[in-house]
Amino acid sequence: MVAESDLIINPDGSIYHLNLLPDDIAETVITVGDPDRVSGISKHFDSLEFKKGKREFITHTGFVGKKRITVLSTGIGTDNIDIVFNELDALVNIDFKTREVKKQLTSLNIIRIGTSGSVQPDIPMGTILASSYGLGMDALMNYYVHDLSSDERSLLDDVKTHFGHLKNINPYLTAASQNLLNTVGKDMVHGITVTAPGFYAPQGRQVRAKNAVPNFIGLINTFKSNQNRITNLEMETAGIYALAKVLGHNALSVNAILASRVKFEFSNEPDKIIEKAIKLVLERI
Ligand SMILES: O=P(O)(O)O[C@H]1O[C@H](CO)[C@@H](O)[C@H]1O
Ligand SMILES: O=c1cc[nH]c(=O)[nH]1
Repeated sequence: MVAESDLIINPDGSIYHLNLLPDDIAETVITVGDPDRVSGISKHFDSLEFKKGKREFITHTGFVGKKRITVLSTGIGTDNIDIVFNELDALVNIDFKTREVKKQLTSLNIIRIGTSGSVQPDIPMGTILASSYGLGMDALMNYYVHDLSSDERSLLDDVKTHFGHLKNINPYLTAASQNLLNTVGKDMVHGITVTAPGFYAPQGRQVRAKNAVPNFIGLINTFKSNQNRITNLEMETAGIYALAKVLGHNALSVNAILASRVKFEFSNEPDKIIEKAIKLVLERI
């Protein structure tokens, strides 16, 4: 039985932060960082069942044709992914009356539609990129037991060699759901997405505060392991892939590339690029 202090259920039967009831969640879930992007996706639904929200966690559930879909904002960062993924999983896999794990577990299909910056000169702004792996530079997975496949292990060994001089970072790496990568991510550019614990120095940006890691973009875009290279930077994918795997869900991250970090450019039409990613995902799920 999960303790009342560990799984917090609100007086109305909803889960603590997301404010959702078990029946509110579809088996296909789209996550976005920006709460305003939720309505940018649900406006394409054929019908909307409900809207709920608390803090940065806004949820719309509805239908595209006969397919029930939930869209949910996570806010920024893997600390929020910790909350969203544990609560999404509890909604489908814990019996809220008995507080016991259900005998029959549900695997959700979870697709992130996020924004991101490219670190490769041949991946321009406007690209829609599916993350083949999430490589976390944040600390989230230091707190969870997680296993690696032999592919993930050998790629992570190469990562640790390349980034070994960064003594305070313990990177973690998880593959996308191969099924979602080959369907929703079909024909998109694929690559390793680095998830950073910040937007500025943790992604190699410098405004006034000085960076402790010199030439961070050059360091990450020169990583190579067989056919794999690092393509882009954002702030949630690695946590999503790792916790989805730990909890038995399928995850894919689709990135609207708004910035070219090697050309020092940021898009002046971000909404157009995000809309392209949304339409592609909705056509394919
Ligand atoms: O557009 P979203 O989904 O929020 O994603 C990206 O944008 C935010 C930073 O501006 C971070 O959350 C990053 O991952
Ligand atoms: O460069 C970028 C663009 C969007 N989101 C990020 O986290 N980084």
